[in-house]
Amino acid sequence: MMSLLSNCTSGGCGAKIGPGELSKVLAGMPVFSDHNLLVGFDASDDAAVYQIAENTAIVSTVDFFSPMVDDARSFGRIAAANALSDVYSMGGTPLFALNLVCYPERMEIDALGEILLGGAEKIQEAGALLCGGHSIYDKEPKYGLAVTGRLDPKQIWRNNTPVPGDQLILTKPLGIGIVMAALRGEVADEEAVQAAISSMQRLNKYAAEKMHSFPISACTDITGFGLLAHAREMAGEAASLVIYSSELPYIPQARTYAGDFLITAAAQRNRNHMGGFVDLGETPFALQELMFDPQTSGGLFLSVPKACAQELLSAIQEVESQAKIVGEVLPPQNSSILVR
Ligand SMILES: Nc1ncnc2c1ncn2[C@@H]1O[C@H](COP(=O)(O)OP(=O)(O)OP(=O)(O)O)[C@@H](O)[C@H]1O
Ligand SMILES: [Mg+2]
Repeated sequence: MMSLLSNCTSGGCGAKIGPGELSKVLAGMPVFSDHNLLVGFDASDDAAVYQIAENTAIVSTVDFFSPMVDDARSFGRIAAANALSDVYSMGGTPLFALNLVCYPERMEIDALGEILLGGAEKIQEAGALLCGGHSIYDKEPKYGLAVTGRLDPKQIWRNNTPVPGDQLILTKPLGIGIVMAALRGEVADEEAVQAAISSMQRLNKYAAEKMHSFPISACTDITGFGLLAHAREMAGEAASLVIYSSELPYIPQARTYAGDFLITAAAQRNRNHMGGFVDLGETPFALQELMFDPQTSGGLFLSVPKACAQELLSAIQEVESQAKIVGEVLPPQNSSILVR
């Protein structure tokens, strides 16, 4: 199989335009408002939500990126799991998806078939339908989905409504970006690469299904901006979040690689963006890097009342064994995020 990685310069969610730059551009956009548009891009949430009937809203999202692994089938699965994730993180159920394909004319067309089969597997696993797409030639391969789902408008899991007193749960291990950087540098341990690939391919569906019987205050998925920037978005103006650095789940080798400065430009962009908002305390450097590390198809990060946090964690751990309670919500403090 021809190398996907040698045909692209940056892959996965680490290639996202930085949060600072994105919000500058979006601030110049006209405001689109309508009483049926329950969540638009002004909220910087995971997906748009539009109400179409008293008890029904549609949730809509799009995501695509370049390969971060060489195996075409795996890349397809990862890109689709990542795109579907934003529907789960809003509390929705995926209904149907469209393929977005950019592919170099010089590359074998069979590899594209493999990418699309990987994506189709995940769409089937999600219980959704593939119903079309769009495909163009481009210098580098890119793949993703536009996904439409449904949800109950009274049960939207917004990303910025945590309640002081809540606890915070993270459902997948951190360190994906660091392990992928080590893979590109050809120094990654095979076990770490397999852990990263299976985590990226894993649908957030299973954790989300466990969450539906609990009063979730806020939820997002951890992607290119890293845990701390997503936490900052969640904190908003009405809360501060405490992150327990010693409780974070991560791929063990990723901490070693970070200690060896195998870090990414995207993580440094995330660190610079967070400068004034986070109090890192005495947190060791490698753990800091794990919290700034861009995740591709990362886990759900959610805020839930303390009274049911342990019960929800146990339920999620039945399907995501590495899920942990990683912090708590406080009323606003000097810093938006306090790492302890
Ligand atoms: N070019 C764009 N035009 C309009 N809105 C945009 C554009 N790019 C991003 N957004 C919006 O900015 C917000 C943040 O985008 P971002 O892609 O980080 O969210 P996300 O979809 O949750 O990320 P991820 O897919 O990595 O989980 C979202 O509301 C998104 O719709
Ligand atoms: Mg998201």
